[in-house]
Amino acid sequence: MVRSAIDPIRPGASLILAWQIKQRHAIIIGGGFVAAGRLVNVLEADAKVTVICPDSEQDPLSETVRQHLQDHPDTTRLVLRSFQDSDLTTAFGQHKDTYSFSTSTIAYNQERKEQIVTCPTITGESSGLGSAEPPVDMVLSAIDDIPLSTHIYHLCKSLRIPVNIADVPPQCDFYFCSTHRDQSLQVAVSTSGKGPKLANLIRRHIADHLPNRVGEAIEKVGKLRAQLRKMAPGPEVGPKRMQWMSRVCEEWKMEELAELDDESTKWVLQGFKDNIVYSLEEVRKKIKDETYKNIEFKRTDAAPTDEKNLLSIPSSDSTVAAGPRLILVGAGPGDPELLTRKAVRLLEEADLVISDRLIPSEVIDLAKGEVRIAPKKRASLQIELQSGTDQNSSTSTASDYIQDQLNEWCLEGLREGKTVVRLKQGDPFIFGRGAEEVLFFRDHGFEAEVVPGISSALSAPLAAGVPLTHRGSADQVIITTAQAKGGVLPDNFPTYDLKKTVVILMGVGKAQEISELMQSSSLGWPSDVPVVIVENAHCPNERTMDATLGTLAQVVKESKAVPPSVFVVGWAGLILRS
Ligand SMILES: C[C@@]1(CC(=O)O)C2=NC(=C\c3[nH]c(c(CCC(=O)O)c3CC(=O)O)Cc3[nH]c(c(CC(=O)O)c3CCC(=O)O)/C=C3\N/C(=C\2)[C@@H](CCC(=O)O)[C@]3(C)CC(=O)O)/[C@H]1CCC(=O)O
Ligand SMILES: NC(=O)c1ccc[n+]([C@@H]2O[C@H](COP(=O)([O-])OP(=O)(O)OC[C@H]3O[C@@H](n4cnc5c(N)ncnc54)[C@H](O)[C@@H]3O)[C@@H](O)[C@H]2O)c1
Repeated sequence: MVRSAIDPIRPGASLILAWQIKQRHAIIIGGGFVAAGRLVNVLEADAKVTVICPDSEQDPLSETVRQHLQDHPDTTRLVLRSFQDSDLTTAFGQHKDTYSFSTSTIAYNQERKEQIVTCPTITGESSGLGSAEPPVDMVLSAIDDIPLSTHIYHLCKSLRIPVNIADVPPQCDFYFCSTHRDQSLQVAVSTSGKGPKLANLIRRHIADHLPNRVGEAIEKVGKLRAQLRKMAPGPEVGPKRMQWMSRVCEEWKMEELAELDDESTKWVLQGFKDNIVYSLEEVRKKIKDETYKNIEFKRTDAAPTDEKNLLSIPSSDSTVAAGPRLILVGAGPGDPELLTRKAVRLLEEADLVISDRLIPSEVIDLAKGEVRIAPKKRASLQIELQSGTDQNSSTSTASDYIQDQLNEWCLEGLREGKTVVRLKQGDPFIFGRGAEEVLFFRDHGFEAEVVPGISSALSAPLAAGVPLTHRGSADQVIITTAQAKGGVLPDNFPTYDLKKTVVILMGVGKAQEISELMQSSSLGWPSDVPVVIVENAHCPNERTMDATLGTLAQVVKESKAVPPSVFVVGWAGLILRS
């Protein structure tokens, strides 16, 4: 007979398995150093545990064992006496109050009196071997008494309970491995008893060479697999499911898998439906496309998107090219001297300047061509104004209407071949809806250029003498709007940190809400943290008011603060102003 080439059997190994001892009962005999290690092992595997060991002056119960038991009163119990044979035929957890690690036991123990927590002996059908649910699933002996260890070993053999007698390999049904753990990942190293210390060193070596974030990657893959099984549960798709899952694991890097969140998982799973494994890059693109698909652009008429309207203008301009050309220009906080030189030049050279309403005339006056200024919010639109005229609020139908009008004007100019400057307060890309505009015009065949401006988020605090950062006492700045999509406070408002400075834009109408939210237990800001209110920063009518988180709403009310105002929250407010 012709034998095919198969791998030869190499005897002499241990059978390494991952024992599912969750909710099952392990008995640990002994309460010393080794017992403490065993206890950690079985508790991490979610077992129920009984520790049996006396506690005496000469031989006290290990403090580590005591603490672990105390921390797990529902899954552990302590029997404070020497081992008895009947301990291997007793039930666990049926009368939780009696057997859990109770305070009275500890009190007794502290007086060094022998306390026996009695256990009911299971008799008849349910005792030991032969019962439907054996009361003891594993015995770990960690005592310094060799004859007793041997006795325990034989007892376990007769009851067919798997047993490990520490230090006596011939009396072990299983050995412990040296293990590395990272969430659900466990790496077990065995030398089959030949060199425990070497097992330890090898395990460390392996742990040091594992890919980054491997534990997280495994958690994410676990979730992905569960969702996949839900999506395609049938056994008939089993092979396709497994093949696809294997490919995902092979094609995605460990760090990429670790990055998976609900949104990207959704798109990875879409790959299963499409019979493909999308890369992380493809998934990101799909998320992006989906996000921008949902941004509504109201077109007032059919926009020409034919070839001749598609521009290819270098983004860094040394000379103004002939139009059509659209430049989003940041106008800074309002002071004409805080404009960039590029902004000034573009204002002078543009055929058409389209400006936000709040930009002061000193800036707009620099324009030499035609100027159109955003229309006022009209009462006839039945606009629900939030709190004055905060710019860029995403809720009000008014700002959408104005935005549409401004966009339409830009398109008009572009179609006439003009160089159009769209002048925006502050910086176009910091709460300026600049990216939305770039996408809008891209959709209409025009690629906008963008020129930065000084955002009031950065300049208003400076105007009020608040350094946003200061070595040693302010090392982080968070800029947030108070008007997230839907006109509400963002759901990720910053948590308290002594060295964090928070700049809040568009907050005037929400002073009370901001103050309450920041002081709530989930964010944890103390009520006496300084808040500096800067109104019309860098404009002739600039005003600065001092408050604390506790008094913010009151100060805003009493000083009749109006938009545009910036709140600067944090201890940095005290550095130069006190
Ligand atoms: C993995 C680990 C798990 C754990 O016990 O928690 C474990 N021993 C560890 C450490 C360790 N143990 C010892 C030393 C001193 C240095 C040395 O001897 O090397 C060190 C090193 C240290 O402490 O750093 C002494 C020792 N161990 C055994 C004997 C008896 C004998 O060999 O006859 C003697 C006395 C020898 C003597 O008297 O000379 C026997 C066993 N020890 C085992 C496991 C099983 C085989 C595992 C395997 O080889 O794969 C086995 C057979 C039974 C069992 O216990 O399950 C743990 C690593 C934890 C970690 O990774 O941090
Ligand atoms: N496998 C290993 O890696 C390894 C490493 C070190 C030690 N050991 C061996 O493991 C055993 C325990 O080591 P240790 O350092 O924990 O010792 P230890 O002296 O700290 O602990 C022994 C514990 O056993 C308890 N005990 C003694 N007689 C008992 C009885 N009749 N019933 C219940 N409990 C009893 C004692 O109260 C004590 O809590 C020793 O035999 C030691 O040589 C094994």
